[in-house]
Amino acid sequence: MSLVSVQNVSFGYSRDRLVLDGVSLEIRSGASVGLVGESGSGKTTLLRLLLGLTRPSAGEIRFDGATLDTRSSRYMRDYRRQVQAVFQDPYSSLDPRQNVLGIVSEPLRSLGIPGDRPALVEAALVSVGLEPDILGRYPHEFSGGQRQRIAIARAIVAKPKLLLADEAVSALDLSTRIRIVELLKQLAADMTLVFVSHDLGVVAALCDEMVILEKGRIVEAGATRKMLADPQHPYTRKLLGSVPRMPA
Ligand SMILES: Nc1ncnc2c1ncn2[C@@H]1O[C@H](COP(=O)(O)OP(=O)(O)OP(=O)(O)O)[C@@H](O)[C@H]1O
Repeated sequence: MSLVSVQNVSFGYSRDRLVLDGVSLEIRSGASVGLVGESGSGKTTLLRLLLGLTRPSAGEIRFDGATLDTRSSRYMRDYRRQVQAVFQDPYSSLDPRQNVLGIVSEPLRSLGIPGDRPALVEAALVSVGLEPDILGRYPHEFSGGQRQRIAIARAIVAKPKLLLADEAVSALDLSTRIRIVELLKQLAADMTLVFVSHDLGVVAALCDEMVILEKGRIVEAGATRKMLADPQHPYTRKLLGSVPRMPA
């Protein structure tokens, strides 16, 4: 069954230009889906719609069988528990004035989730490969990769069903990028992942399915393996042609 159903969604920041044009997409529960396209193709905009930060100009997004109702604060509170995000820049995404406990427990506080917060935060830190004894430390004491792990811990602490990652490894150096991709792959075994990237190589390593966006339209979607072996659309072939050959 689909966890997310994007049905004929269009969106424009201004009236005269659509940034997303008739996008339809089904995301199965448990899938890891890579959303790929060149800069400006509308990937982040689609993610903002999936997060409920913006409303479609036309069409509908359904989550777990119900319409994503951004107008209802009660609905959105529950939605935020189920859908969390990780962004590109691990330096600007963490509040420098808060320690790790404050940062990672933020969703638990803002969503009013009961329980032993330090214990839940420690469990989240362990699941992203960090030591549980860093609760009192501050972001400036960590490397970029460690900060991204802290951001991922914050995203998973409330046990969401869907994790949205927007260029979440692009700002990291190569070896750190590989380790964070491995971590996301591990986490994707227990949740649904939508991973936005312009980097087909990373998407191929991480995602079983790919969706290719060109100028706000989906030009091709399907199993990663199949699309890498036999891309149907010229734009997919162009994107594939611009990355170094990947081992089979
Ligand atoms: N807040 C905004 N106001 C007006 N136009 C915007 C806004 N945000 C994005 N756009 C425009 O919408 C289009 C799609 O942008 P979007 O950020 O969704 O693309 P993207 O595929 O994520 O690109 P990138 O890989 O560079 O992040 C672009 O033409 C962009 O200039």
